[in-house]
Amino acid sequence: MTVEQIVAQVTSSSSHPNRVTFVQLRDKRLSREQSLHLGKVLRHITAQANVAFVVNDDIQLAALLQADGVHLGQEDESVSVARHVLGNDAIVGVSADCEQQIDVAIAHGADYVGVGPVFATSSKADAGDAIGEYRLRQLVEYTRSRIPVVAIGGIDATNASLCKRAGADGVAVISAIMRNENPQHAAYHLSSIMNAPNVAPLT
Ligand SMILES: Cc1ncc(COP(=O)(O)OP(=O)(O)O)c(N)n1
Ligand SMILES: Cc1nc(C(=O)O)sc1CCOP(=O)(O)O
Ligand SMILES: [Mg+2]
Repeated sequence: MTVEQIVAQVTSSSSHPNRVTFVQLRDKRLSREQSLHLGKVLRHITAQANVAFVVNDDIQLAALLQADGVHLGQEDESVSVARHVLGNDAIVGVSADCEQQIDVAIAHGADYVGVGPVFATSSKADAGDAIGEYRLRQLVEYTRSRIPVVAIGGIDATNASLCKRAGADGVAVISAIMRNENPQHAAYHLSSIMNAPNVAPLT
């Protein structure tokens, strides 16, 4: 299955309570031309499905694609540049792996923080050591609902509930969906775990 087919599947059926709510374009192997081509297709699919579409790292590409926003790491451009280029309504996410980075992201007007890697991942070589669900819980508690916390890194159907119990507002996944033989089922399963009511908090 192609990336385009997977994204079409996991965003389809607007009435489904457990479809994905966010798609991020992130493929560091692609040339700019390839990213632009894929991005145009994903922008079209997500717009039809009314699902948020953000671009990783590249603010100019996000602008070109009329994406809903951009995700910025600590080594990427700043939130203020993103706001300048994309406007105040754009979704701007920032990676943060400690309290200070969370405070800075909030002070600079980030819309959410991506926190990880929660578990070991093979999708990002420079992700660093897994922080685990208890450190995730600490960072969620530190954030105190000022902005949503999205957990990332090594998350799949076997451990997503730990992220939910740690208080994460959402999970971002690559391999659990993109490498699953049934991506739509994988996405629905993960979403159903995150949408489950009354889950006991981690103690
Ligand atoms: C939701 C989300 N959280 C974190 C990241 C990682 O961003 P970054 O630290 O810039 O690393 P790269 O993805 O650029 O390798 C993310 N992309 N999305
Ligand atoms: C893109 C990314 N960022 C991370 C971080 O910790 O900031 S971990 C990661 C890779 C997530 O892929 P998978 O779901 O396959 O583990
Ligand atoms: Mg980045």
